Amino acid sequence: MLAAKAIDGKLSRWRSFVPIKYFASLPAFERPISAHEDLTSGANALMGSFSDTFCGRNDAMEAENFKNQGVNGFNSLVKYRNDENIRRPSPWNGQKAVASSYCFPNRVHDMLYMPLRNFSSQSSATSFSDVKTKFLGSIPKFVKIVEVGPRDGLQNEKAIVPTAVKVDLIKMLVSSGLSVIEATSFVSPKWVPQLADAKDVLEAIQCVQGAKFPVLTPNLKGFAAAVAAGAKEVAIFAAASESFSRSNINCSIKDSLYRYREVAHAARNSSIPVRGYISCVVGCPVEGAVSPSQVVYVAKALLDMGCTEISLGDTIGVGTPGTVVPMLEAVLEVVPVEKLAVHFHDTYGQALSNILISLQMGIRTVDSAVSGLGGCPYAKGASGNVATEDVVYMLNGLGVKTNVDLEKVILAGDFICKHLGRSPGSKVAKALSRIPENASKL
Ligand SMILES: CC(C)(COP(=O)([O-])OP(=O)([O-])OC[C@H]1O[C@@H](n2cnc3c(N)ncnc32)[C@H](O)[C@@H]1OP(=O)([O-])[O-])[C@@H](O)C(=O)NCCC(=O)NCCSC(=O)C[C@@](C)(O)CC(=O)[O-]
Repeated sequence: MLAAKAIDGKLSRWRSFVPIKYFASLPAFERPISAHEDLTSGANALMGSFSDTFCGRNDAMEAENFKNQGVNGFNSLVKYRNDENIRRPSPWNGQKAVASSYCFPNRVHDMLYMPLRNFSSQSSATSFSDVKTKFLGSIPKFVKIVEVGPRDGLQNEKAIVPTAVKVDLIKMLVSSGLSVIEATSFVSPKWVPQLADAKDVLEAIQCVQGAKFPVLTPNLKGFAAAVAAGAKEVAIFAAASESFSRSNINCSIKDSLYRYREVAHAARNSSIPVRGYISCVVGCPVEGAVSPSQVVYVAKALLDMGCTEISLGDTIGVGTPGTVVPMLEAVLEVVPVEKLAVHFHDTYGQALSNILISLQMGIRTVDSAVSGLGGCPYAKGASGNVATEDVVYMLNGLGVKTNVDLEKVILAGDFICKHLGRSPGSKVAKALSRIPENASKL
């Protein structure tokens, strides 16, 4: 809690250099909102909320009627909208709509004075596609999801998950179409006893086709053990924060980079690709805010030692687009976008917005963990990773291809959560479990 407060305090100074390019359309931070702007934002919010349900001349007339009835009319308007939502099939996936709580502007009277066109179908296909291009045009058509559940997800569990369960989980994740699944870590079993069976897990999945199974290797000892067990890809993990480096891998950033250079060199000699992680890219549980220049320093070092991909980790999940964008802008100066991945934990519920803005900046690889499992044993207060189900759901909604079958990931999440004795950590899995089977057209 203390750490979070400190971070929040320090982050405010970054706002001044948050690039306007990505935030120009947001309301100003402290400027008072004028009556006109308030009205306009009310109109836009309502237009967004109603555009899929209020379409056609009759709707426009209904809206006009409600508008003329004053404040009571507003309540009737909302009721009408909800009734219509229930009565009419939703355009979304052909699934029957349920009455949902749309987000209305705070000052409800504003809606009664909105131009009538906001209730009609005048937002034609062409204008929609303009809007889509403006806000979503830079999003890639395909996103690679790196599933980190079996490693990042299980490394922090109190109970040690049996090897057979880990192997079954990995197999279920492969069958969902996930093409990269981080299987385990060849770290010290004294430090991370949850993954002490790394050798057995990796050996058990050698015959599984259809996915790559990178593993974490903190030093040459781990690298040698991983290769002996059949690893064909490895990952090294540095930190942008000095304190976190010491608590996570028991050495300074400088020493860790020295160790990782050895691992990268050995990997190159065996033609094994190396992914490089950077932890604490926006905030550290000990030091608070982490500056983009610290991340750039480590990113450049990892790139220079030959990492084929660099994953930027918000280890304790404190980032918002306000801090993620300047960090990414700085890293993009030294690392080509196609080599970058983002790795968000969802402690403050910011992961999906951080992923969205990262995609808008051209990132094409996203890490996530089935059912939102995870956390780092050496990052106090860190909660789970963003849930793979939630990421896939958002990407499906954006029309971005992932080749991942959402239903199958949900089944995998269900499987591991049952084993851990808890309910699914994915919002999508929770929501869909409440919808009767025959109503879901997943
Ligand atoms: C790095 C070390 C090994 C240094 O650990 P150390 O204690 O400083 O190392 P050491 O060289 O002094 O060795 C101590 C003992 O560990 C053994 N040892 C040494 N290396 C290995 C190895 N590879 N495999 C197995 N055993 C090993 C070594 O042989 C020796 O055994 P002893 O002689 O006492 O019996 C230790 O600190 C460690 O294992 N740390 C791992 C911590 C970890 O896994 N953290 C979580 C992953 S990072 C993360 O979650 C962040 C990320 C990537 O997800 C991104 C994000 O979320 O943002």
